[in-house]
Amino acid sequence: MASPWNCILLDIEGTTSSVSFVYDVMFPFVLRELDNYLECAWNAPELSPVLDQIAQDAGHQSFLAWTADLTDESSRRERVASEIRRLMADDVKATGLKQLQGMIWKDGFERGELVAQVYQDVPEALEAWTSAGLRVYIYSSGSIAAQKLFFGHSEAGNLLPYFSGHFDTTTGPKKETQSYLTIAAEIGEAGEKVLFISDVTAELDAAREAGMETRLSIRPGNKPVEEGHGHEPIASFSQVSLG
Ligand SMILES: CSCCC(=O)C(=O)COP(=O)(O)O
Ligand SMILES: [Mg+2]
Repeated sequence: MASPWNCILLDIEGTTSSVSFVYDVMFPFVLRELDNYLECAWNAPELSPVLDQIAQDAGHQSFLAWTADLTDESSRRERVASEIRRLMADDVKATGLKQLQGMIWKDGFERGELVAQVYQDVPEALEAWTSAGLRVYIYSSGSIAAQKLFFGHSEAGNLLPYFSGHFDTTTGPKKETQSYLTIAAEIGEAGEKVLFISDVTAELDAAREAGMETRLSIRPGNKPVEEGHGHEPIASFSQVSLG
């Protein structure tokens, strides 16, 4: 029997990988490296648009406007660092924060200090789904650059060849229906031909509103969800039936 979907769209934290790996390994790495990274990369051209994005996320027009009251470079760096620490303490999924985190993780993944945790059923499912002709995409709050580092350096090896594309919050917030409509349009599929898997019911609600099929990812350490959400739960990708 043919699969009811042409594509599978995956969340990362709580879905392909544990919440604990993100909170206990990846986030502490950022907090440890933040000051040093900002000092070393301060004049790097790739940092400038990210600083503007962090300023815009905080309600300012640009990084220059946000720091116009500061006269020296180290005070400007400290303003960025304290904003990053504040956003991370509140677990805000802001685009600029996520872009900066990705830049800080780069070195950790490339020199092998960070190796992404993925559940055992994930590589097997990616192989089975793509062999059956399905296309698999990622939609995460983590930046696209961070997603590529993550799956390119996983404990199951380089999983990037399994993915047909990546989406992050530059497409839109994960709890808004429009984001899923945009993704469906970009991948050229009707909503009902896409299965979205996530651990967050508000994300699944938004995807369902856009016509997508949904599954609720239940993994060890995920936050408990309220009853009555109506999304079919799965504890492993092996429970996704292709028909
Ligand atoms: C490369 S993903 C890093 C994890 C992360 O920062 C994050 O916010 C994950 O959120 P998700 O949308 O995948 O639950
Ligand atoms: Mg998640």
